[in-house]
Amino acid sequence: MTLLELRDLTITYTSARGPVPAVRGVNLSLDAGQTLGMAGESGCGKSTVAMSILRLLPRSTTIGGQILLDGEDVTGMSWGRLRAVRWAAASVVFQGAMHALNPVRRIGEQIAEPILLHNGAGAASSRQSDVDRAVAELLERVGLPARHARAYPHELSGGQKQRVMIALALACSPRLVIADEPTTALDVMVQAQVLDLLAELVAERGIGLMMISHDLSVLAQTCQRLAVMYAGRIVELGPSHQVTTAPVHPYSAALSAAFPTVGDPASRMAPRGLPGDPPDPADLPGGCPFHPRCGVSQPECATQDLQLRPAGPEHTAACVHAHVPAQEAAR
Ligand SMILES: Nc1ncnc2c1ncn2[C@@H]1O[C@H](COP(=O)(O)OP(=O)(O)OP(=O)(O)O)[C@@H](O)[C@H]1O
Repeated sequence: MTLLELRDLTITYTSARGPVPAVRGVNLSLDAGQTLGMAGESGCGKSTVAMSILRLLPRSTTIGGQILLDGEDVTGMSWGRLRAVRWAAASVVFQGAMHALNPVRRIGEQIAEPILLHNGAGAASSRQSDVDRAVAELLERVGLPARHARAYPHELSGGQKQRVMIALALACSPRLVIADEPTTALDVMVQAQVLDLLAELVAERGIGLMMISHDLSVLAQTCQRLAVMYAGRIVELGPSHQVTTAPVHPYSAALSAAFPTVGDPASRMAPRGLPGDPPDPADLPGGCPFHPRCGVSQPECATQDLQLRPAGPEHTAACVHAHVPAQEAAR
């Protein structure tokens, strides 16, 4: 069942230097129990897409297209309806958990807050003992002892705080969880534990998980499908394994080549960087926005900006070279 569908999503920020078209025609869908990764360099629009789903963008931002959450268009929702949808239908695990928790409130109070907000403070299920039990169960589910409910954020490690953020995101049993760089600040061992936990929760609760990361290896490990973004567009979308090991778009290939593969001594020794920087969304080059950095660009790439087109089973890419083998395109 389709949980989330983005239809021709465009997002334009208003800034002092003029409009910033950060997202330009994104189409995506995510089913219950599925995991979708969003990859791409800094500034390509990943967080903007994620924040738009719960309308967490500045009010001056213009959103075009549709964001269907369980069939209901978020872009037209009243603020009252949005408040009901946040936490209960969809929630976000933000990057940098250590900064997101309130330092002067106990962990348990912070997890209880959305539960009380959504049950209504007067409801029977909002009795203190029931809320305390719900908080304890959530903490235990994310691998923390229930006694941590009485702790303050500074008493926990980074990994423990990120588990608290996941407990918070699950507090109202949402069907969609958006995790924006959930493991960026963690060491690799803790990172693996947090990723395993997210995967378990998807399997156990049938949650739809959208995960955003710079790190392709993290996404490949956790997500069934992968969307690679460049300059506000999806340039490749397909099964994670294929997008990371046999990418079709030269940008995905370059991104993949930039990450050393654990267990492959050759790639570990020589990860390849991608020269140049992503373009300014307010000043995109004509044609395919990747063409100035692309090792296999053709004259027509300077004038044509292609839409996604089939590149294999359930696999699409926006490139004239959709047939070029990945390794060749990355050279
Ligand atoms: N409030 C804002 N006003 C104007 N421009 C913005 C605003 N927020 C983001 N942008 C611009 O929109 C573009 C997309 O930003 P976004 O944060 O979505 O990218 P990202 O891929 O998530 O990057 P990162 O991985 O660094 O978080 C960037 O060029 C950014 O500078």
